[in-house]
Amino acid sequence: MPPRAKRKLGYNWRARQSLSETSDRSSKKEGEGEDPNALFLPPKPKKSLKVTGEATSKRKRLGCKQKKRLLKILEAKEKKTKRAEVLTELSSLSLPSSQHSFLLPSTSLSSSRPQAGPLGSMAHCGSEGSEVSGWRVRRRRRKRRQLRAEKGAWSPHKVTSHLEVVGDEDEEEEEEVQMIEMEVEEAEGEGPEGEEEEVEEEKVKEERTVTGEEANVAVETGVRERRVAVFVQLKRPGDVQEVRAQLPVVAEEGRIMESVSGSPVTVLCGETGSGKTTQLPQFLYEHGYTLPNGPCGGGMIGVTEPRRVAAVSMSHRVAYEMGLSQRQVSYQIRYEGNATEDTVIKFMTDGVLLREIEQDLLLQRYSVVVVDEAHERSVFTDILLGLLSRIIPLREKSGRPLKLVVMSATLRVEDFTKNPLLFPSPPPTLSVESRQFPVTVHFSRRTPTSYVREAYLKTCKIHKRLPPGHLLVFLTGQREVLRLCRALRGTFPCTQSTGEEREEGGRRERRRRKSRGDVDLDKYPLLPEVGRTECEDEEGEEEDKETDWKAEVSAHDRQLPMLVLPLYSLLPPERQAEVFRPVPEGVRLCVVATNVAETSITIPHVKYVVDTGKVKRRYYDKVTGISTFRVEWVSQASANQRAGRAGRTQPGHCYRLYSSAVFQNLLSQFSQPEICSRPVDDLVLQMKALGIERVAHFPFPTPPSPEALQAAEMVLEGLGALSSDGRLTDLGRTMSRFPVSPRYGKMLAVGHQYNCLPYVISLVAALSVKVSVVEIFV
Ligand SMILES: Nc1ncnc2c1ncn2[C@@H]1O[C@H](COP(=O)(O)OP(=O)(O)OP(=O)(O)O)[C@@H](O)[C@H]1O
Repeated sequence: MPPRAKRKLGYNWRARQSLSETSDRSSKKEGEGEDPNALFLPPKPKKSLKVTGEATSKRKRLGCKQKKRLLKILEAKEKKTKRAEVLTELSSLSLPSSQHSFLLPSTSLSSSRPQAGPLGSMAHCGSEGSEVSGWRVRRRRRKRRQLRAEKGAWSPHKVTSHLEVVGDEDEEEEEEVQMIEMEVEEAEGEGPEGEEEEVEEEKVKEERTVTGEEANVAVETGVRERRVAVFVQLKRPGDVQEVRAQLPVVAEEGRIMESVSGSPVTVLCGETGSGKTTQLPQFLYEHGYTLPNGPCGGGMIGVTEPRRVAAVSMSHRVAYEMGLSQRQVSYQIRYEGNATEDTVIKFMTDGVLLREIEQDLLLQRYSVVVVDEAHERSVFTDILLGLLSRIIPLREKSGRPLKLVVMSATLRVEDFTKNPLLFPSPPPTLSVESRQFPVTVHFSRRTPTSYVREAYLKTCKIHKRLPPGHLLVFLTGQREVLRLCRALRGTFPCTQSTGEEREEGGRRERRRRKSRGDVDLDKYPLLPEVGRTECEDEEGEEEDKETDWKAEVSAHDRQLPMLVLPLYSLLPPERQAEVFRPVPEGVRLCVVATNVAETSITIPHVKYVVDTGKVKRRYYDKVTGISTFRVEWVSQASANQRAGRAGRTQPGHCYRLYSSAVFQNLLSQFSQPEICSRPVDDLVLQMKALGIERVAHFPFPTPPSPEALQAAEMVLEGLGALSSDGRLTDLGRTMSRFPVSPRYGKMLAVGHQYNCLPYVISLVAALSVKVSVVEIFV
């Protein structure tokens, strides 16, 4: 064919030609003039498409659109009949009006009931832990998913567009009808026995999620097993219900518990007074974290506080709020505690938990550890967080996970959240911004040098002029506290009876004095009258005597009853507890405290706070190795914490005895972590005893300087606690068991060797406490 003619034949003429040839060949009978080199054999027609020649010629094929329309009509018809059937069935199953009261609006769920976590839906338990409801909701959701999965296998929507699936109302409707239909069928057939079966089935699934390898497989394949969340009912006192309902944290319960359930570590930031310390342990308890069939397989909820007074007072408050006994909500501080085998929530100081880690490395007795007031950055809190960051993955592997909640009153949590050494994947951070009651802050026009005197004058003024409400004054140390207490009592002698408790306290004290033996301590003044000013001069910031302080107080003012109580860390616990007891009607309570009252605690009815803005801090001289105490400005964060003590049970006022310029310019935003300003030899010894060989590699939230670590290792080597290659010696192990500094630890160990232990104990006791004589009768 000439090339021109070829072009005229049109596009792909060769292919079309061969097709016609092929069809010619196929029309020939078998064996009749077959081309042995046939390039193409027509495929055998599919079975499903095989139709008789007659039928094809008679039936008219439907178009695509017509088919669709026909299908729709059929579906609609089917739906209609189903709907009618279901409605009749449902009307026979409708809830009797007597049970309507059990229904709750969904809006009330966030505050009164826990919400479903991301890993599953919710079931409610009585206090015994038996599951009674929630099955219907779960079943319904599961069936919805089943239905979707089944449809997903064939649905053309799935291939074409996701939006189509989401937006198809008919589809949804149909699902709903089918679900209802299935439920009705099951309700007819199963009854309550069927419910139990469902719950059992889910329990098995729940167990499967936590068993080692399978859990890993589930994570790897992206399959998330469903868990039953458990809810334990509490009988709270009526007044507590009211207070709770107003706490900002309670409104966030669902969000907080979702995060705890979905992540091994959660950081919770909440303003002071938002309800973190009192409410979080309750949320965890209500969500079954202490139950063997709970999310972590049972165990205690441990809450650590940096201060003993906070641990004790919070355990009392939380027990009261939950309507449980002190056997169940207990505390443990150094040398003292009321924990029992029934304890489910334990408040303790962070040092106590560190000691427990020495005995039980994986903290098997706990299901959740809550580290409260992490912003204070006490050295024990930091070490604890470092250790917990290593314990959590080990517990995860063991099949009984441990949850950690880090609570902070400030938003400065980057040291925890953005520290890949500590937590390789950043933990979720939740913040509760609001507080319950407003606090008005008043700054002084000028900043006085004699802040104790100024605190005295301000307290007198408030007591004379301002409406009822208790007072809390912040000073730096025990001696200052006692001094101001004396001055205030001299000015406002509390003539009224201060309650049976105080009388009982006095009786107890007298009995105790009697039982001490023949020596009448009353004959010996506790502080020599002459030497008193000398002692006070040691504090370095006050030179005038309290008798020189002149407050303008009339004879009438002196009649105003005021009960003045001290609060500092060395005060015996029963004396500390006095500040939380109710005072008689018409008496104003004035608590003079050190910074132990700065965080966590709530002294009921405190309306006024007087803040001197000062704190006593320990300073460590890296060159000489000597620690000294200095009175300094607090940080802005601490000042805000102090102010927060006024707005706990009512709106309050905070009087700062310094100007706003001082606040802005001289106060640092946050306090320095304690680990950066103290010797770390005792810490290094404890860590070596825990088996941490390379302390420099430990995941500290803020690591101490390499020089401080080096100096500590040198001291320990010199004491014989470490060998030259940095390993713990037998002597070092013995020393680490004593809760005193390594030097005193060695004294005790050697004293035992040389048979003079009783003398050495007296010496160490006298050297290791800051104040060896406690002034009781203030
Ligand atoms: N002993 C108590 N008596 C009366 N009310 C209390 C007591 N303890 C706590 N509350 C109430 O519970 C509220 C929340 O206290 P909680 O200690 O849980 O707050 P928080 O957020 O932990 O504050 P902070 O960061 O200061 O510790 C208080 O504001 C107060 O209304």
